[in-house]
Amino acid sequence: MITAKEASLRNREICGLAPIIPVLVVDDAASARPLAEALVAGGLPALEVTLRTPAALDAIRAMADVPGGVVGAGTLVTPQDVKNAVAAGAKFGVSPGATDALVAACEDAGLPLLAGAATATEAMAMLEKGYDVLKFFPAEASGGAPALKAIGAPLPQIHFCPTGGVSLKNANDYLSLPNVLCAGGSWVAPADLVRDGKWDEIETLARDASKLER
Ligand SMILES: O=C(O)C(=O)C[C@H](O)[C@H](O)COP(=O)(O)O
Repeated sequence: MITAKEASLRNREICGLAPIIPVLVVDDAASARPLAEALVAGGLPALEVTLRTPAALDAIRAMADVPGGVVGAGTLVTPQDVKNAVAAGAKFGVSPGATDALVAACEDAGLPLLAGAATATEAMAMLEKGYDVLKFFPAEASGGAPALKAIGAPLPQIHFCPTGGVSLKNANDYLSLPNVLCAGGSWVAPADLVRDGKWDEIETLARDASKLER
């Protein structure tokens, strides 16, 4: 079990680890460990493995004991996803949205949930449940940093990890907002570099991202 309050505190800690949480789509579980090692070495310890590929759960298993890393599962949609993620060793969960069933499943399983919200009403619904750290998704398509800034005016008590269309170019627009703790993005682990095992290049991308100010 984990309460909403405990989950929010844990999310705050995870979002505090680095300015960027890499959002990872892993096609081959064999690449998971060196990928995680490169990102952690580059200064990005919190990693989100999306449950969008058949290899995702094995990837989480392979990453779970990388020293210094904190591995979570993304794209949580169903209670079964939550069970699978916890069994694989995920330490936090991320979802594009939030449903009552998903929130309850994460609380029952003791998994801190970084739930997605794109509107004031969605954010307020999660706040009513006790969650004051949320993912802003899809960030760019939902109006980007200006939209998140506008949501923060009446709801400054809710903090966000914007994800979806965030890049090295626009990350600062988000990270400079008072209601942003960190951002999520896939650009630090491009599919071609992962496929070709270019771990040094991924470490460099991670290091650049880790130096973003917030
Ligand atoms: O499936 C999830 O749970 C997600 O977290 C979705 C991701 O946030 C975005 O797909 C990342 O977007 P890009 O950085 O623009 O590639």
